[in-house]
Amino acid sequence: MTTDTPEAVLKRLADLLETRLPSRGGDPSTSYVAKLFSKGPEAALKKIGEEATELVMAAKDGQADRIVAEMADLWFHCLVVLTENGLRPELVTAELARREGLSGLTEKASRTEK
Ligand SMILES: N=c1c2ncn([C@@H]3O[C@H](COP(=O)(O)OP(=O)(O)OP(=O)(O)O)[C@@H](O)[C@H]3O)c2ncn1[C@@H]1O[C@H](COP(=O)(O)O)[C@@H](O)[C@H]1O
Repeated sequence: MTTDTPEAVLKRLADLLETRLPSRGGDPSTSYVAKLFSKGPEAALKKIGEEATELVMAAKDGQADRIVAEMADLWFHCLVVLTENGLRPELVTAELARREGLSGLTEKASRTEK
C-alpha cells in the first residue's frame, strides 16, 4: 500500500490527466484518457454512471476487494470529469474540509429555512 496521502495521489493523477487534454497534445492512440476526452464530455459522464452502478452491485455483495476496485474506477472517472471542466481535486477536498463538523441534518435544515 502507498504511503502517500490520498490528496497527494489525487493531485498527481490530476496533473497526469491534464497532460492528456487535446490542448496539451494528448494522443488518443496511446492513452485511454486522451481517447475518452476525444469522445466529448458525454463519454466520461456515461462511464461515471456505469462505474457507480458497478460500485452499488459490489457493495450489495459486500466484497471488499471489488468495492475498492469499483470505487477507484469511479473516483478516477470523476477526476476525468473534473479535468475536462478545468477543475482540480483540491477544490473537492477543500469543500469536504469546509463541511467538517457541519452535520448534514443542520445543513439541510438551513437550506429549507431559506
Ligand atoms: N487510474 C486509471 C484508471 N482506472 C481505470 N482505468 C480504465 O478505465 C476503464 C474502465 O472501464 P471498464 O471497467 O468499463 O473497462 P472497459 O470495458 O475496458 O472500458 P470502456 O472501453 O468501456 O471504456 C478501463 O479501460 C481501465 O483501464 C484507468 N485508466 C487510467 N488510469 C490512470 O490514468 C493514467 C493515464 O492513463 P492513460 O491516459 O491511458 O495513459 C494512468 O497512468 C493511470 O494512473
